[in-house]
Order: sequence, then C-alpha cells, then structure tokens
Amino acid sequence: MLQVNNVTFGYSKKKIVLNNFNFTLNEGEHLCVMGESGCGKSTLLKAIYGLVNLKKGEIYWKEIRVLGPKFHLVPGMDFFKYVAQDFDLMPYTSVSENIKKFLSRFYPEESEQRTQELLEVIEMKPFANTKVKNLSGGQKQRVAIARALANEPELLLLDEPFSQIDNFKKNSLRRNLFTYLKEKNIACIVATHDKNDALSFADHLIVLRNNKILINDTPSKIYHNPIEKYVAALFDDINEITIDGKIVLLYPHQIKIVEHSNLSAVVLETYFKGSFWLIEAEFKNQKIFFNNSAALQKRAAIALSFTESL
Ligand SMILES: Nc1ncnc2c1ncn2[C@@H]1O[C@H](COP(=O)(O)OP(=O)(O)OP(=O)(O)O)[C@@H](O)[C@H]1O
Repeated sequence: MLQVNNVTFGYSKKKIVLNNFNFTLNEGEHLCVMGESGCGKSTLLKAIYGLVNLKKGEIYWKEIRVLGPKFHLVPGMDFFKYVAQDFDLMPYTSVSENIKKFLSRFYPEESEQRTQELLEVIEMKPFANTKVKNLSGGQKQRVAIARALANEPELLLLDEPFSQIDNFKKNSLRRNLFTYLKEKNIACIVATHDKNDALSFADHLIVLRNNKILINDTPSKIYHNPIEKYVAALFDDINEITIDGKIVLLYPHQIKIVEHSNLSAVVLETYFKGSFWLIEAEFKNQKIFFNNSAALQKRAAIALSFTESL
C-alpha cells in the first residue's frame, strides 16, 4: 500500500506546492489526480517517486520509506516507474531497443517476448525498428509508457500520459494500458486534465486546488455530487443556476427543451458536437449551455426543464 502522510513540500521557502497531503492507495489500484494548471499534480508525482526532499511528512510503499535525492545517489525508487512529460528516451536507437534497455540481456528470448507484448499494448509493432528520433510526439509518449512497463513496476506514475496522442488512438491505448495494468496488478497514479482518464479507468480520484487536496473519492461520486463548480468543470461545461433562491450546478445534459414551462430562454449560439448540438442560451440574464439533438435558430424563444438528478 502507498501511504502519503502529512506531506508538505515547496520548491522555495516562501511558496508551498503540496500542503499537508494525506491519502493511501492499495496495490493494483488506479488513482487519478486532477485540478487546474499549477495546483501541484506533477509535483505530487515527483514527491512520490522520490525526486524532491519533503519539507514535512513521509511517504511509504508497503514498509519502505520513500526518500528524496538527499538520501539517494540516483533519485527515484526502484519498484516505481515515472513517465514525465519529457519522456527521456534514447533518440538514436530503435523503439525495440528503447524498451529492451530495461530488460535483462541474460534472457534474450524472454526479453524479446516481453518487448513484443509491450509493443502490442502501445500499438507500435510496425515501428519496432524505427529510430525514436523519427517518431511523432505521441508515438514517443507511447514508447515511454512501454519502457516504464518493461520491468513490471509495482507502482506506475504517469504525468499527462496521453496528452500528445490523437483521439482515435487515445481511446484504444487507454483501454489497452489500463486493462494491462489491472491484469498485472500494477498500481497507477495518473496526473491528468482529461476526464476520460478518470471516469472510466480510475478507482479513486483526487481533486487538487490551491495546493491542497480538495476531495478524494470515487470518480462517480465526485461526478454525481460535485461539491462546487470548480470540481464539476473538470468534467464538462457546467451551469451554475439559481432556482428558488438555491444555487444548483447542472451539466448540459441535465437541461432539456420542453414545449411549455415557466423557464424561458433565448438561443444565442449553436455548436455542432457530432452526436448532439451544444446550445448556448440566455436564461434570466445569465448564459447557460445545454445539449440538444438538433440545431436551433439564433434568438429563438425556448422553454426549458431542469433535471437535478443525473
Ligand atoms: N522545478 C520547479 N522549481 C520551482 N517551482 C516549480 C518547479 N516545478 C513546478 N514549480 C511550481 O510549482 C507549482 C506546481 O507545479 P506543477 O507542475 O506541480 O503543477 P501541475 O498541477 O502539474 O500543472 P500543469 O497542469 O500545468 O502541468 C507551480 O506554481 C509551478 O510554477
């Protein structure tokens, strides 16, 4: 189990970046960390990997204490792997060689088999012999993930793992990777801006704000009961509407057009979203957004209904 106990850290004395962090993660579980830019997601991964010296608190993996660079010649814990945003690959060697570098040279057959298995996970078999310098940013990102998995770490730390990968590949890669990690019982912490990493694949979600843990719960509980607009906005456009003197948060799919109601609005703009249209409308002097199956004329008068239940 990973234990993060009362962890406080700042790069300088004046500014705290991780303010009294506490949480645990069991073996094989997946955690997503979300929050606005600069809230400390990457720094948290670095602290867990042992790349910074904590100001206060301790981090343990099972019984072993994670120690910072003050205590290690080569910082970082052996049984963790960390994929940073800058990949750190060997540009002049092939994709296969980059993966094999972390596998034992004494067992060439096993090493080859494992490399093939990982090439399949990242869907890069056709590029096995391509030099890394000739790959796109997204392809390099996939190689970095495979390389981190080569030695089957006990905990994998991923910083924005799919940020450079196109949507089509992203979905299948996410499914491959997270299924593989569960099969191998590898715990995983993903720092991400992408709700899809959290909603479908994480067992737990931590939301950070102002360098503190704002909430730690399951993704579905956080999605269904966002404690404030900041949290809901991580998942979708969010409407903050006053109904009967009470402020409610509504996702766009919770607002519908009806034939008659006393909730009238005027259409401002319509955006094509593929399987639906996102409508921007004015309701009681505020802008709201909702989903609709058809486009609407600008300035059309409409009647709405709100569903608070999801
Ligand atoms: N090496 C560093 N030296 C000094 N300050 C740093 C360093 N790295 C990050 N910071 C600062 O620490 C804070 C947290 O940065 P961090 O990269 O952890 O945020 P983040 O949530 O991962 O952001 P993003 O979503 O933009 O990647 C920011 O204010 C950042 O400027």
